[in-house]
Amino acid sequence: MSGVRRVAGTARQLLPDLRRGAPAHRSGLAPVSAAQAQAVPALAARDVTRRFGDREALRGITFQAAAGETIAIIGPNGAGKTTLLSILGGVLRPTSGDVSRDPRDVGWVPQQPAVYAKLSVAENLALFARLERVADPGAVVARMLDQTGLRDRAGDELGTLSGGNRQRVNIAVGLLADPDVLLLDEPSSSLDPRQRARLWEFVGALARGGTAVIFTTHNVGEAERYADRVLVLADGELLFEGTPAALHEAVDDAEGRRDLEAAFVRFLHERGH
Ligand SMILES: Nc1ncnc2c1ncn2[C@@H]1O[C@H](COP(=O)(O)OP(=O)(O)OP(=O)(O)O)[C@@H](O)[C@H]1O
Repeated sequence: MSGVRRVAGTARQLLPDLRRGAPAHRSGLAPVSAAQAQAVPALAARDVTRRFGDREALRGITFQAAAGETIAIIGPNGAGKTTLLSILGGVLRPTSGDVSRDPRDVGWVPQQPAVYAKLSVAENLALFARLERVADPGAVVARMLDQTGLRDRAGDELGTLSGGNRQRVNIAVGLLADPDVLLLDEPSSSLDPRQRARLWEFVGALARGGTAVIFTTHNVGEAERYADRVLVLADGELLFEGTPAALHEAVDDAEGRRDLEAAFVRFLHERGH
């Protein structure tokens, strides 16, 4: 699904029409009480479908993410994971259904981001801060360098950084507008185990700070370790939503109860995938 991925890094800036729309939960309603605010999800997808010609890439996807929650979307190749993330991030329009958040409140870290290898870390952040039209780009870049631990690499060309540090810059770009929700498309796929551990440490700290994090992965073990809940997508359908422990329980198989990858494969097999 490289088409979406290729444009994804810049598409949030190129789709002002999508970004102007008022989020559903803010549209002219009276202010909510503290108790009601607790109940308002950080993001809700309602009956989202997406067609590409005759192909139904997503069928009636409904789920919610709470503030501070980490959700992993897992599923076979072509299941619709990137399509769903692109819709949540406002990069792609759904054919029907809706997403509760304005894309301006949602940070998007595509698998192939549009950062520039020949620019320095700080120059990349400053460029995207201006594209995001943040109020004080200089202050935001300084905050992101501190938050990502990249201050001492600020002047280095991006192309000279390790994969792990490049991924930090990608995430920093997604966080420039201080979003309540962060979307990460296969964030660890090109990282070695040590860099993966650092990435998840960083993401964990964001979630503890209240950011809702939704990521896709083919690494089921990672979903088990780092996600509060997993969504299993296959052929555009949401087949399962629950904790990793509940996915173990969902299969009637001893190996599946020990190993989440085995449970996942068994689960898909039992449902004809
Ligand atoms: N721009 C497009 N035009 C036509 N078909 C598309 C387009 N984007 C996605 N699709 C199709 O939609 C379906 C879902 O694709 P998507 O990339 O979202 O799956 P995925 O779960 O992210 O896959 P992978 O794990 O391989 O990255 C696939 O059948 C794909 O071929």
